[in-house]
Amino acid sequence: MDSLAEVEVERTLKSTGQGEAGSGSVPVIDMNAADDLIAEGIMRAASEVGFFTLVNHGIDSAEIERAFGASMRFFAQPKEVKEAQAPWQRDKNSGYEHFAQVRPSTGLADQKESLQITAREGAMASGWPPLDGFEAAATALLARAHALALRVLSLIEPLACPHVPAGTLARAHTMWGANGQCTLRMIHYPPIDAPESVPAGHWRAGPHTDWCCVTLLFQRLGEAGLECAPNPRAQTATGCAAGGGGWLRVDPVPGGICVNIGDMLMRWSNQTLLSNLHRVRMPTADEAKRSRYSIAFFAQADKDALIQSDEHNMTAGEYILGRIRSNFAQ
Ligand SMILES: O=C(O)CCC(=O)C(=O)O
Ligand SMILES: [Fe+2]
Repeated sequence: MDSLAEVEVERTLKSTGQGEAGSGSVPVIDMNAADDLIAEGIMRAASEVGFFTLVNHGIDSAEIERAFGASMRFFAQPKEVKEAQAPWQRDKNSGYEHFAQVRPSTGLADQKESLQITAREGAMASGWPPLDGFEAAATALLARAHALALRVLSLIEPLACPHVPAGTLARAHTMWGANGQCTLRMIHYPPIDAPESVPAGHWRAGPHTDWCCVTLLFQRLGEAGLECAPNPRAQTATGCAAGGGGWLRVDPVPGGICVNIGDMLMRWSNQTLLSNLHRVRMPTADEAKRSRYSIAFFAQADKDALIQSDEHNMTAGEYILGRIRSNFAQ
């Protein structure tokens, strides 16, 4: 497996991924509705847009704010301190990275710093920032995000993956075990002093798809910038404007959590669900004066979980290795 098709999609974006976003928004799903209605709404959004926003999801806003507070305190420290507190460990997929994540779509590093927390046994042994309440806030949000991701996966499993036994997707995502691959990534997009001096082609996050099954993205009101790609499958009948041909804004919604489908679940669902390209645009002159913070929870199946699809079966561990190799192949 030298190169995966998913990576080729990102590479070809160099020339096509630069369009402006329109004014539409992604579907909002109310988790207070009956389960069959929620499942139907998620299925439609996940197969046509690949992105949706959950409201009434049950995660306390204070818990989310606590994690953002921890993230802000961590990133406010000097770079050397952050590197010393949480050194990047490639083998563990954990730690601090500063303007280091190069996207195949751009060949350039994202304009961000991030702290990756991997929920696998031993992955954080040397990497928790020693800040008051940091670990507690991060692990609490991890646990809540994991539970919500499992609920989403379980609701859509019979519709999206009718070929797997009930409960397969939930069982495939364990936390803190030897094979766990779920991660929480705290992200900081720093202010930019002279936005006009940043060469063209740079993004806060270059166009990409996520590798996992589902991503839960926590955003803060007033800190926009996330956009998802125009989608050939979208119908205007869904009430979202993704059919209009332009990139779609995925702005923060009060009390909402953004969810998107990743590549693993697209495979697992035999391409029924769409892992859509997305990016974080560079800030406007006014936005550039301020930081943007986000926290992503990537529900990524365990290394030994078998992703069964018509194309071919592989474990999630093999899949991730394939993505890493493909990503770095020139
Ligand atoms: O920060 C964001 O809004 C999106 C980040 C993202 O897409 C990612 O880290 O995969
Ligand atoms: Fe992403």
